Amino acid sequence: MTDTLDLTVEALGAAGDGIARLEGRTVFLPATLPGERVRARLTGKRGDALAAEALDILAPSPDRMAPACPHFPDCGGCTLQHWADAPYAEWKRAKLVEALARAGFPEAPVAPLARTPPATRRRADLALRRGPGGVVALGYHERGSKAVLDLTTCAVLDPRIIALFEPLRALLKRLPALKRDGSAVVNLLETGPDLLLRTDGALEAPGRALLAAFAAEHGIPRIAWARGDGPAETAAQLGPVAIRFGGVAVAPPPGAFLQASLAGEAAIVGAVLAGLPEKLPPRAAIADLYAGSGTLSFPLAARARVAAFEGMAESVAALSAAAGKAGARVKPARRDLDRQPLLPKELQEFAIVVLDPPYAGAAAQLPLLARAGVPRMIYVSCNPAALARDAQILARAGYRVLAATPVDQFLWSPHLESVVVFAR
Ligand SMILES: C[S@@+](CC[C@H](N)C(=O)[O-])C[C@H]1O[C@@H](n2cnc3c(N)ncnc32)[C@H](O)[C@@H]1O
Repeated sequence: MTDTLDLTVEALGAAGDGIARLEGRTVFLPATLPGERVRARLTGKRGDALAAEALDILAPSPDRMAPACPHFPDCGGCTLQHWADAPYAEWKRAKLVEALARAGFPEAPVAPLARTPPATRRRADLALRRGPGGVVALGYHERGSKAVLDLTTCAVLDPRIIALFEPLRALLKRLPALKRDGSAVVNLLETGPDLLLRTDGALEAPGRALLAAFAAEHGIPRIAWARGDGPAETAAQLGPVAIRFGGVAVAPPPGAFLQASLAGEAAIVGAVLAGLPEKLPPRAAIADLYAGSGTLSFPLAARARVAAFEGMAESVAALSAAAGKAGARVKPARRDLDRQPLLPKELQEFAIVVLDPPYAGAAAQLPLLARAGVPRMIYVSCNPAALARDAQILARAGYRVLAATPVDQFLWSPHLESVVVFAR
C-alpha cells in the first residue's frame, strides 16, 4: 500500500466522514463529500477500517461550500461545514427516517428538519490545557485527537460566550488550581453567563479571590468550581441565576444540562406540546422522565399536572424550588431510572409519558413503559441509534408513530435531536 493514493468518496458515514473503499476495506476521509475524487494519505486505523486524510480534492462535489469557521476542519466540534445546506439538511433528516425504519416504522411521518441558526449555541463545554510557559489553550478537541485546539472564534457559539475566551485564558493562566487539564462549562442564562470550572488542582484562597474579581469584572453572577469529576461548589456568587421554562424562573445548578440553543429548545418544546392529545381529561397526569431543570415539565404543566423524575439531586432541588415559588403543577422526584425504572403499576397513573433520556437512551425504562401500555409516549432523543433500539420495543408492543420531528440542535455536527410521538 502506498502512502498517497487517489480515492472516490462513495457516501458519508454516520459520523459525517466520507467513506471510500480500498482493496475491500472501508476508508474514512474527514471533510470530504460523496462523489469527490480525493488524493489522500493513510493515517492509521479506525476500528477495522482505515483512516485517511484528504491532501487534495481532485474533483470537488458541486455541493462543496466554503466553511463558516477558520478552525474547520481542524476543530473536532464541526464535521459538515463544507456541505451545501440542502443536502446537509436532507442527510440529517434521513438519520431519523432510517432510525425509525430500523425500529420497525418504515412509514413514519417524518417532518422537515427544524433548524437552529449559527452563532446561537448557549452552552459550551470547553476543554482546557496548560502548556509551556503556563499558557492555557481553551477550546474543543482537535479532530480525532485529545489535543486542545486553542479557539479564536467559533461559528456555532453565541458571541457572548466567544467574548469570554480571551479573558478566561488570562484568568486561567494565573489560576494555580489548573495544573494541566480542566474544563469550563459556560451556560448562557437570562441573568448572564454561568460558569463551572473543573480543574485538576485544589482551589485555594488566592484562586477564589481571582474568581470573585473575574465574576465582578465580566458580569458573571456565579462561578462554580469542582476538582476533576467531583461535586461542584459555588466559588463566587454575585447575584441570582435564572432561566425561564414555560414562564417559570428556575435557578439551574452549576453546569446543568440546557438544550443547546433557544431555537432548539423552542423546536423541541413545540413538538412535545404538539404531540399531546387535543383534549386531556381534567384529572390527567403527565410523567416527565429525565426532567433535568424542567425545560419540558413547566411548559407541560400548562396542560396537566406533571410528575417530573430526574436522577441528579441538584436538578431536582432546582425544580422543587421553582415549582414551589411559581405554584406550578410540577411534582419533582429524584429517581435513578437506570437502576430503579418506574414500574408498570406506577405508570398506570399517567395518560402520557414524556421521556428525554441521556445519549445512551432508556434501555431499562423502555420495556416497562411498553409493558404498562402507556397510551401515548413522547420520546425526545439526542441519539438516533439509541432511539432505534428503544423504539423497536415499542414497535413490537403495537405502538405506531403519530409524528416525528428531527431538530438540528447541533449544527454542522453529525448529531441529531428528535421528538417522536408514539401511540397505541
Ligand atoms: C437530555 S437531558 C434532558 C433534560 C431535560 N428534559 C431538558 O430538556 O432540559 C437528560 C437528563 O437525564 C438525567 N439523567 C441521566 N441519567 C439518569 C438516570 N439514570 N435516571 C434519571 N435521570 C437521569 C440527566 O441528569 C439530565 O438531566
